Amino acid sequence: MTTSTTFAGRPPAIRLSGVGKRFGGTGRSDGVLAVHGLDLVVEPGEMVAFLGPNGAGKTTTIDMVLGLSQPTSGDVSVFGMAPRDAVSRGLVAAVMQSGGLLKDLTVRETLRYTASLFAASRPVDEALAAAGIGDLSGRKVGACSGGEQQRVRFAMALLSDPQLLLLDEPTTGMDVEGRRAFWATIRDDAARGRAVVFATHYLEEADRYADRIVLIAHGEVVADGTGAEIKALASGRTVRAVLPGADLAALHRLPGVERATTQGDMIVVRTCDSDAVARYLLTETGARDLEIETHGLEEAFVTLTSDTRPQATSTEGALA
Ligand SMILES: Nc1ncnc2c1ncn2[C@@H]1O[C@H](COP(=O)(O)OP(=O)(O)OP(=O)(O)O)[C@@H](O)[C@H]1O
Repeated sequence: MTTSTTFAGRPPAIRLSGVGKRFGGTGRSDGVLAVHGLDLVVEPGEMVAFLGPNGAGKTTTIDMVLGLSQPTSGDVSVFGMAPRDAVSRGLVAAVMQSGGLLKDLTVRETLRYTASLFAASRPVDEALAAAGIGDLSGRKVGACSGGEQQRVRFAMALLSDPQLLLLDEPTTGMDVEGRRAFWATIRDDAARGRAVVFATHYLEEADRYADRIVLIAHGEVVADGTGAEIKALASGRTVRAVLPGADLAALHRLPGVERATTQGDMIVVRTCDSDAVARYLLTETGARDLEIETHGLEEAFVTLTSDTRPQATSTEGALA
């Protein structure tokens, strides 16, 4: 088990080293490789978004950090210990997408019951207030809306005053005001030293609230950096032009070119220096019908998480 310390003498909140998870795979099929070769360190006080499309491996990773499932390869440690030890010490809590609620209990009864499971717990009223549902305490959980039930799960997670909070699609079902209040509470907690990791599909939510975005696709980290760094990836452009028999090697040698491919007589060049590509095409080749397309955040997400994505990127070398 990894016990190294990297942050003010404390072990990281999460350390994943070469983590892989395969479901099934005995007998005739290989099963599903949900996560592979995942390396990740989350420090205390960091607020990190796991961003990725459906099936990327976000929930699988969170489950392993919670000790709910075991990696098939590699090592997971939480505050320098096995995940289950960290959970049983009340260091970790989670808000998952569904389940975990008994519909016939009131919100307060739910919180009281959960609190009784911990050796030490925050006062129920404090957790209810922090989750913004103090006025719902007498309501049956089954009568709460989807967004309100998410806040009940959030209040439950706050009871043990965890040092690491894992949130899987936490704002599903919440309205705009609910989301804003929820994230304001979470940010306050992170500022006081709690590590927060949340899984989301929403680039905007990750960008607005996380200090760092870990972009996951096909069970791998494809980019890891601040929102600004991820956005810088989105600032590239695609240049298209008709150029039969194009010299792709020459295009690849131009400054800023990340990828150059052909589609029939058309060349498609992804670049962060579209001027250089346009200049080359118009002055040194017979290219025609040139078009330059600017990428948005969504484009970067789609590009980085698609099957034909470029090489994995990391903050080392500023997402080079
Ligand atoms: N118990 C399981 N048995 C078999 N395959 C599984 C199991 N759990 C997850 N998978 C598969 O592993 C892959 C990763 O799933 P995971 O739920 O971690 O993705 P996710 O990023 O959380 O997706 P979503 O955003 O849809 O919640 C998917 O292909 C999924 O079908």
